[in-house]
Amino acid sequence: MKKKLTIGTRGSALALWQARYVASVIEERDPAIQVELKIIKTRGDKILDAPLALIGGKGLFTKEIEDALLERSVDLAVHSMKDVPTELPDGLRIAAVMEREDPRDVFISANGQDLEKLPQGSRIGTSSLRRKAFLLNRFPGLDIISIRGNVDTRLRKIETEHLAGIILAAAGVLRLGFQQRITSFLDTGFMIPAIGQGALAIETRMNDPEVESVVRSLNHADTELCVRIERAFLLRMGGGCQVPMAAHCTKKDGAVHVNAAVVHPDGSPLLKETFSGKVENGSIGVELADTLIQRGADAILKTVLSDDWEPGPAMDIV
Ligand SMILES: NCc1[nH]cc(CCC(=O)O)c1CC(=O)O
Repeated sequence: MKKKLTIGTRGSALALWQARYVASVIEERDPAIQVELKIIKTRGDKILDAPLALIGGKGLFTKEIEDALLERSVDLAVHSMKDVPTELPDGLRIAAVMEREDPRDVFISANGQDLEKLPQGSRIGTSSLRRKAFLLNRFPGLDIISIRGNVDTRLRKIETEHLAGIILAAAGVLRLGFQQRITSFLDTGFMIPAIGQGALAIETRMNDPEVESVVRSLNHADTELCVRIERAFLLRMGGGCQVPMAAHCTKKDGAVHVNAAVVHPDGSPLLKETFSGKVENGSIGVELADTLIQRGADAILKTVLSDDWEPGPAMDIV
């Protein structure tokens, strides 16, 4: 009899790809283990059309799967790290972070036009406040349209919503095999990726040594450190607020390089900090957040939260 492990996952094409990938790596490393998937609907899956800001709440794509972990109906959960709140329920932990896929965002154009050459007023679809703010900072004339849905739904919306193009995470597009649709990869100095973008989180119960020993071998140390720095930044900035922010870390030759920014949702002002050096924990993320707050990030936050500012269609922050 093989030992059985059950992965809890959402049912979207991307979530299933990610869960099957983790299952295959586990089974490949230990043929005595058989991995099954259990599909769990989250609140984020049930309300696919409403703006996320109206649905609200932390753990929109993770809560029900975490409940299943705590009830022991699954042994591990696979999430897009980007969707995992900074604070986890008691009794659960991120046991492993897998090697990051390309963390960049991509532009997918309706007819192959360059993002740089789009006429004023061109309609670009994204439901991410971060993508909207960085786009408007560089291309103030664009008309940003809020679109939601899974990757394939959003690709379809280019035609149905008469868009000049959309912005998506490269990771989702590449994993689902849509690379031929990509017009360009956006430079991470201009479009700083979302915290955790492209990385997979494997969540387990605390004090579950059997599962932990299997899962821990999937951890990628450099990605884990980078994600720790990015999430320390997010936590310090106040994770759930409706202010576009971004942090992206890379590690090379023993040193990390971090880009972090807070942007007004209308594109300006944009406050950015960078760091390069050797670090062993996430505290540089906290320091970058503190520097941005000192430089006025909290003023951006206040404008956005004041009654005078009209947010327009509600957006996701990621
Ligand atoms: N919020 C949805 C979501 N969560 C993770 C990804 C992409 C994969 C990843 O970043 O790991 C996406 C789609 C997107 O932003 O285009």
